[in-house]
Amino acid sequence: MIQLSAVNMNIHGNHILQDINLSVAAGETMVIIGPSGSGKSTLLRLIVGLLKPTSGEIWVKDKEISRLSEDELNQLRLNMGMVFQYSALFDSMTVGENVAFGLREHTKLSEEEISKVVRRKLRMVGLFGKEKVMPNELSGGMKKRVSLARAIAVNPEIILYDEPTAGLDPIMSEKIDRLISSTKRIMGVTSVVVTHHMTSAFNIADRIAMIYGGRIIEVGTVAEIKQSANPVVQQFIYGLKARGASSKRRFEA
Ligand SMILES: Nc1ncnc2c1ncn2[C@@H]1O[C@H](COP(=O)(O)OP(=O)(O)OP(=O)(O)O)[C@@H](O)[C@H]1O
Repeated sequence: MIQLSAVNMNIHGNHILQDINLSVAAGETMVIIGPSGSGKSTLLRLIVGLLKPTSGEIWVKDKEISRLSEDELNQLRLNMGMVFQYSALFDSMTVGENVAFGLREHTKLSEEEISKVVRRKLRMVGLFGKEKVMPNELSGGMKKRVSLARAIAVNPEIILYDEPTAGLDPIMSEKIDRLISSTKRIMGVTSVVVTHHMTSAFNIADRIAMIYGGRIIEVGTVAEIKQSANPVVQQFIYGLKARGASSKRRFEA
């Protein structure tokens, strides 16, 4: 569904991403982990075509996206939902209008049909009946759920999540994790999730790719990543005291 081949990204002479090779199968949830500044968001922006790679190819479905015109990219983006780090809701619109936004922009559905979809998607994310509420009346976790409802409103085949649990308490984070998993199960979507939270990564991933210094240093299932022989991976997932038997494991915290 998504394939990056020998992708390099230089910005102002800095090698932000180097020789990235990664494929995400249809229906798979690929979680991208890595320290701050390692290039995770840049990778997501390349996949949606907001950035063009310096070299290499990025295939989404059957299209190499760096060669597409803006119109063709917009067409492809109809198949992609984005859940941004800070929810990115329109503050002057109600929850219902936010969720309906893509449907009004990109489909010819009647207002009645749009209302039905909005109601259904809000029910999916546990916010049934909240259409008339304004975003500033919602908690951070609720905003993320609205953002997810908006992303899935157009029935995308691919959903990209940038730090979906950032700033949330552990209980709300777990709710969001469950939603990401149920969205995958119910809609069969292909997901790419950037996260710092190892608990989330282990909860939702089919596979995890770790980026370090602009390179992918490990890709594998949750079990494979946990058992990685790479000390950088071990240190990242288990914290600084990775080697001690009594080490405090970040994902158990
Ligand atoms: N437009 C830009 N111009 C210059 N440098 C950039 C630009 N975008 C990203 N970078 C640099 O690229 C590197 C990777 O940034 P990116 O945002 O992809 O990292 P990240 O892993 O998502 O970080 P975080 O976890 O903190 O969000 C950083 O060093 C950043 O400063």
